[in-house]
Amino acid sequence: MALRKLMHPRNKYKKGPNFKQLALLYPEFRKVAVTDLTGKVHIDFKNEETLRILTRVLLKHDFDLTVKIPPNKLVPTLPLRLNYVLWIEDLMTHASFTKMEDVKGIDIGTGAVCIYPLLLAKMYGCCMFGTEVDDTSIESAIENVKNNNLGNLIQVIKVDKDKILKGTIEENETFHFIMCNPPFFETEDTSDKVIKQQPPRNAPTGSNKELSIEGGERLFVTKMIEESMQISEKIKIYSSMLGKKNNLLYFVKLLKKYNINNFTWTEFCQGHTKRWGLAWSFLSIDVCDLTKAPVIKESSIIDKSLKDHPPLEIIFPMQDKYILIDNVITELKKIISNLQINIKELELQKNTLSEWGCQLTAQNDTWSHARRKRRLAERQSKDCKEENIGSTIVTEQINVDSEVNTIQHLNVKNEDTQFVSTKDTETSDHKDPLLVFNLFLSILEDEQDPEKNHVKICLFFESGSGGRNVLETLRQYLINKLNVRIYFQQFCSKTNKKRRKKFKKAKKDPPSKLDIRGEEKKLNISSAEDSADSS
Ligand SMILES: C[S@@+](CC[C@H](N)C(=O)[O-])C[C@H]1O[C@@H](n2cnc3c(N)ncnc32)[C@H](O)[C@@H]1O
Repeated sequence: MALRKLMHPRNKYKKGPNFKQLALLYPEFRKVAVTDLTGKVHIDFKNEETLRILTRVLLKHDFDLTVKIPPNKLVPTLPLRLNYVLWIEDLMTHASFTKMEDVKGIDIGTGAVCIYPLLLAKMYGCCMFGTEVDDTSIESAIENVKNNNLGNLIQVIKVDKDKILKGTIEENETFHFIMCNPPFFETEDTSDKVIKQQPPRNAPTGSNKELSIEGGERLFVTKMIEESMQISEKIKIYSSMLGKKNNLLYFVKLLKKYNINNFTWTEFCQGHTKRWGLAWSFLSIDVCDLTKAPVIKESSIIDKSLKDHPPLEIIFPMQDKYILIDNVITELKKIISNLQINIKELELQKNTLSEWGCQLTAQNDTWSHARRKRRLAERQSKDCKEENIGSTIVTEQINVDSEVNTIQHLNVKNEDTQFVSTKDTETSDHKDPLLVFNLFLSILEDEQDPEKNHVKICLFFESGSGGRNVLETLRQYLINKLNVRIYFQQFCSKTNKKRRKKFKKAKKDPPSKLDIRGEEKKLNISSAEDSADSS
């Protein structure tokens, strides 16, 4: 799922770079850009050299920074780096220690590009220290600082690999913040993991040495927290990026265990990847209350519903009559109003993925057995008409289009109105409505090919006497009315095929007890990391 919309509001890559413009302006980018028949410019994200050129060109174009990214070194993806930098700016503004140009910060593990110090110095004029353990990275980082004439603002320091903060800060020095993109992976299983955990659409970049460390990010950040307790207020705000959601939960617990309660966290969303940012402080909350600091992505109504119960989904391609999202909204509104379901449009927060959302309240089940009800009503209507020719005329007004069994018997001759109670209509005797649910509409973007974009409708059960099953029947009805059953069936057969394959395999090689425990563990981890990207 494209997470671009959830990027920091000031992130200039929220809209995506203009490849056409870059190809026109930069010959080195032109070499790796491909123009398709429609004139659209694409690049191959799976090619490491292309990613290197893209980052270099964007740094030049958008920040006037000239950098060298040595081969085999991590190519920093700018949308993510910018999300973190903008969050640091938010924290600094929230704490209002001083103006941004007077802010002093440290970047732990600055890497060969020295990306964070370069951005912070260039964008705000911050004074930055970048620490690093790897000699070749230090050499390259120093060169990048020099080539951009930022030596007056940035210092690259070699540190001991066993220490993170200790020894970095002089006795009488203080800093406003610390940031860090720690090595994520454990040393033993890097080769495999580094490859597997890269974003599936992007080429893997960076060496094992840069990306892995004994104990992985969990041990690295634990050390950072423990060392921070020793120097406490010398640094006003400590922060680190995290690559796994379950590590975020782990560190929140650890901070609480150490009685560090002044902390905050955010999500960094970009492209197809998610990361997390954690910040903590030893300052009293009167001086700086991080718990009230701005975050890029707040827990929205969707998050809450997702946590409570997974939604029921309808997914179909954005094509033909659904090529525009507005057409989907119009069609949905038409169906809903014909079902006599009360609709209240929701004002969505800016940082949600949804294009449109509404809360719906159904008093009665007006959709089940709709065809049967319509035929019955038609038959009744015909019979009545035949029986009543020349005498009392009973007309049945049938809302055929809506397939709603609302039969109003109007006695035209007599003033007496006959109401025929319709057996099939489940008129609710309850005070409570039958069903209250939220509907959210979003686009699943295909970054490479917009023609492969899909519409996703999520239905979240809220309340109602009919329970969750009634929402499932309504979903089926919507699938039929939207005429997208074919995609739904395709989707189901794919998942069933996978399930059957898994089942066959399980039957063939029954797992040992050990395997089962391993699988359980794996499942727990993946559910905790549910939205963690695989990179
Ligand atoms: C994931 S890379 C991040 C590089 C860069 N900051 C970025 O975001 O692109 C982690 C870096 O931390 C460095 N590193 C590992 N242990 C360190 C330590 N104890 N102190 C400082 N840097 C360390 C590695 O050499 C590597 O360059």
